[in-house]
Amino acid sequence: MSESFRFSTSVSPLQSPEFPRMPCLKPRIHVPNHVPVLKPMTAAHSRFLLPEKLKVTASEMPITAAAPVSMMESEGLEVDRVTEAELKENGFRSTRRTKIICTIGPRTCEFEQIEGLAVGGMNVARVNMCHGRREWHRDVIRRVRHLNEEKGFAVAVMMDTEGSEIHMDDLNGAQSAKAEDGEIWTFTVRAFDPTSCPKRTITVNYDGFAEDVKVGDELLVDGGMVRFVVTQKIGPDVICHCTDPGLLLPRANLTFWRNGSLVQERNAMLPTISSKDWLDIDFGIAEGVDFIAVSFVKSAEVIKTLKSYITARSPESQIAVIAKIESIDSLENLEEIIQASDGAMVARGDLGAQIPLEQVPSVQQKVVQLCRQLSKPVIVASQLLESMIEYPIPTRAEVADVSEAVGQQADALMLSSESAMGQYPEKALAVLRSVSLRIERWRREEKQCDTTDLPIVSASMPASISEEICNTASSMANKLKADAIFVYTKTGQTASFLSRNRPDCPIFAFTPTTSIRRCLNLQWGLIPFRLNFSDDMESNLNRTFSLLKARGMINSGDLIIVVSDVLQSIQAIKVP
Ligand SMILES: Nc1ncnc2c1ncn2[C@@H]1O[C@H](COP(=O)(O)OP(=O)(O)OP(=O)(O)O)[C@@H](O)[C@H]1O
Ligand SMILES: CC(=O)C(=O)O
Ligand SMILES: [K+]
Ligand SMILES: [Mg+2]
Repeated sequence: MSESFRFSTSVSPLQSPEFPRMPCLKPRIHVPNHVPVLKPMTAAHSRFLLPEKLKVTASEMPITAAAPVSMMESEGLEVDRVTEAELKENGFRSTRRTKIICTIGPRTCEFEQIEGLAVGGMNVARVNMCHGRREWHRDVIRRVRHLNEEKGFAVAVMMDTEGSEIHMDDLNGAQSAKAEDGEIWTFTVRAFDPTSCPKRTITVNYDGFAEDVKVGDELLVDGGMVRFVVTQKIGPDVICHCTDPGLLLPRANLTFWRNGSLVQERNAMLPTISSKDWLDIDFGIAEGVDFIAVSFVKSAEVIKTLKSYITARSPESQIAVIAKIESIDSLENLEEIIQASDGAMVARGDLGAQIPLEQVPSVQQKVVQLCRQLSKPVIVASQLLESMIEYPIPTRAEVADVSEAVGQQADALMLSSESAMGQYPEKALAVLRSVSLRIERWRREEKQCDTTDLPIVSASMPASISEEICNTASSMANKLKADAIFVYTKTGQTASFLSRNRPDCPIFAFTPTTSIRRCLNLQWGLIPFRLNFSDDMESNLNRTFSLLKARGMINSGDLIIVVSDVLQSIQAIKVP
């Protein structure tokens, strides 16, 4: 591989780079589905009407489902139609950089519902193996694939493992059960058939439960939504007194605390990947998921084992492994875990049940920064818009939380219950979209310079050179106010290095492999295209320019910085 550094402005001279072409901004149009429905407000849930600044502009509008499929497959270039429409509407600079993951659940599992989310900007669909049957997940995954093929989307699929968390039973199919203050409940490892289950009795999935807990321990359901204190142990039964009443939900997570600390007895020895998880992983590999998110990761070993397993099972697959940071043990081995993974998720739901809540924001910030340093994509997950499970608009605090994650420049934000079982999945998605766009633009306008020092992370010299070329190309794009960076990448690595720099302009990533294209859809600022390209960069560029110009996605005079992992080079080119 050539290690020379090329710099070319040969295609056409730069025209006043300090005055770049202004993207054609369309007049603001308010999206009807953003008009808040007025409902009686409770003090705890006082909502606000989206102020002008939060309202969605034409550029942020969902693309209508009837738009034509934009697959230029015959010509060898594929881009999803939402991106295409966004580029045409907004010009380059206003495309959304923060990616969005939607958990698919009963509320969003039909084809039209998944399509609604894809049209609304979902980049990744997540299925959670904690819930539902494998056939249900298989149908969802196939619907996403079908949607991509039929309608020209590039939605990736993430499978999230159940892991060995301690949780309650499924309440025999009931939606919830109410625990009142002072009531006596029994948590047991005995199993009952639905007809013979005694009143106020919950089966716990972990056999060592009754041995691990002690009289006086606090038992927290879902990190404290309901709280009990252990008053007596009788064989397999743990008798508890309810101290914080509330709703028990099916398969709710259980943690127990002693003297203000999380109790980790035998349960600390539970495997991160259970035998059920291994079967789910086989299923995920067979169904060709793009990401496997591993719940309750404690050490880097499990990630390494899973990655070797995937390679052995399916040598051709590009499945990326995401470490979910949600266990107290993971915090001690954070750097090693992230290093071993292809990305990380700040899973704030369970994390907040394992560490004091007030520590969650600093862990989030630390994980986001560490991932950036180590050049791994990072997802911020859980409760971003929790109130939108029930209400059509978010709370101010939720908007501030989303803004914080966008401001931290996380790669992706994730919807959980909001999209899985909430009443307003598409509205929640629209809020993530509009807040991301607004905060990203605000950061650019305020010139919030990113002074993060990025150390070289590659092990080999050619990869280090490639990394440094990306750092230089990004800085050059910022200084020259380029309209976009184009990257031609076979493995996706060069595109990731560019994304890591969080440049001001979007990054068009051209890659010959459909699965890599989908994986790139998780990463900040990348607009992935599938394109068969050759080693002749001039011909690649000419072809790309004419294809994109013909579709109205770029214009003559646009300034493009071009990077490729074929030729280790940077070029600055005006679109002819
Ligand atoms: N496939 C499904 N079938 C039924 N309900 C689901 C499904 N997926 C999600 N849900 C519902 O949506 C809620 C939120 O889903 P999600 O997968 O984000 O759970 P979570 O508890 O945040 O994640 P995790 O279990 O990984 O910690 C679940 O508690 C469940 O009620
Ligand atoms: C997403 C997830 O697993 C959590 O927040 O716990
Ligand atoms: K899970
Ligand atoms: Mg979790």
